[in-house]
Amino acid sequence: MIGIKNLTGGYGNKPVIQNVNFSLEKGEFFGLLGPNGSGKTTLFKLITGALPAAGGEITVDGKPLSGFSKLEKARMIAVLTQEAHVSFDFTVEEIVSLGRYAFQKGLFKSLSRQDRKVIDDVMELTGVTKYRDTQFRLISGGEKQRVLLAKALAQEPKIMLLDEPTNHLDVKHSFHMLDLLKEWQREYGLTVFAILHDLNVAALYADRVALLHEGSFLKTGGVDILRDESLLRQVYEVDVKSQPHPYVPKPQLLMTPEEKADPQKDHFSRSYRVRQNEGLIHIEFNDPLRTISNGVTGEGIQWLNHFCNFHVNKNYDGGDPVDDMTNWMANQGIPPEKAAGMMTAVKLEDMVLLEKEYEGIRLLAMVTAGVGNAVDITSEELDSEIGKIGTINIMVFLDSHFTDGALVNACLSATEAKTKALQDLNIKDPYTGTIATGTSTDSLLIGTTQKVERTPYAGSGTVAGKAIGTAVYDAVTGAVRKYEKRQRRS
Ligand SMILES: Nc1ncnc2c1ncn2[C@@H]1O[C@H](COP(=O)(O)OP(=O)(O)OP(=O)(O)O)[C@@H](O)[C@H]1O
Repeated sequence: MIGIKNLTGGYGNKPVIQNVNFSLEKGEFFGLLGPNGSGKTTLFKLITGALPAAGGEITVDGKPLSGFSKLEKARMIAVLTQEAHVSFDFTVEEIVSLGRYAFQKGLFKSLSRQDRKVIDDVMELTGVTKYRDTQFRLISGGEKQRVLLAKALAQEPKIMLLDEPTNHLDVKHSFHMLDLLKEWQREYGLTVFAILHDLNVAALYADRVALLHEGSFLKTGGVDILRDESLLRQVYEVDVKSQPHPYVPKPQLLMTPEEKADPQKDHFSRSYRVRQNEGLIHIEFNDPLRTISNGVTGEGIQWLNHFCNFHVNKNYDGGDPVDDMTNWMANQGIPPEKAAGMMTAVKLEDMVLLEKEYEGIRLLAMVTAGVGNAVDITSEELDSEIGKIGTINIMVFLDSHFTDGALVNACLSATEAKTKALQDLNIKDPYTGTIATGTSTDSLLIGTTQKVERTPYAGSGTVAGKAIGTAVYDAVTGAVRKYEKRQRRS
């Protein structure tokens, strides 16, 4: 739709933008990214015509942009810039009405019924109707930005050029504006070209992005180019970590502050405290641990300090376990947002707590085990009658530094060790009569201090994996034996 060929230009003799080539396809959202001073605004001004180009060509649908009249351009392209100089005392409604200028007909141009409808609609969409009679100069920066968006939308443009559109806007209004642009993109095939400062916003909203570096495009492509951490480091000169968004298949970027060694690092065994009573095992670490878990609360990958294993009655109905557990934590003075929680009907005094060192890796393992719900996961038969006491809750804390992959590896290692323990103890699935691989409601948590050298592996071929495997095997074996002893007594 828009073709940019060898575009060159700047201020005075020195071209800031040099030989930029790209095309904007109809209906796409194109994000222009780059650090301060890379030339984004200059390129924007060359495209909008605010700055004359020293060389190159801009075409719309194959025709040179210079060949279109001012009115033709206004019916096609709307521009939202940073420099919103409004010198007169216009009201908000009058500003928005200016967007209809290109559509007004006749000698004495006046607003038609259709114009008025569009103006009302776009003011409603951008949430500025309540300021319609207020003077533009009297509203806030963010409100002005929304009014200018309304004016741009009132043009019913095919192409929207925006220079940092969410500048001045709070989180709600930023997302509202971007969602609105996305909706017009989908509904009316609007083509959007926007300078974006926030890489995460660009990753979520743009279809394609270009990274401008010293006046030239260093890379253009889908937002997946933002997964390239070394490229971003080269352009922005900061340490960036690319992470997947948890709900949208898009990358999100995290900035890492310069790391300083912690001179007062606790020895591992002095870095935690364990509190235990009939209702709760509470392990508290001085500093947050990187954790992976499937617990009732604190699930997924997190940074947490508090680790809880709550005792529940075997008839606990589990109506809203997350809510219940959050309340139990709060009642115990444990901040739920920093805590992971599991629950078990097993007597907590039968816990096995084991601190060990394996080949220089210090770890702490906590296991409570009941095997009344033992299940052989490899059998196709599914016993729906579950409800007896029987859960194996495992927590393993290590003085290690694991990547996310190593955390997954650690889960494998712990699970393999648990299953081997059940096999050696001859624990059977009562439904199938075969050796159980676990119980139906097992929980696992791995936590690492992340204060030593980073490792990407924690499987059975590694020291970390062996540390986890041997500790979990011993702790599960000990806990199941205590459980069986209690069962025999009762
Ligand atoms: N009016 C001007 N006259 C002369 N040089 C200018 C002018 N405006 C910008 N420049 C220079 O052009 C270069 C690119 O500036 P530009 O404003 O295009 O960068 P930008 O990528 O938009 O930066 P920012 O992220 O800070 O807005 C800079 O070196 C800047 O100093």
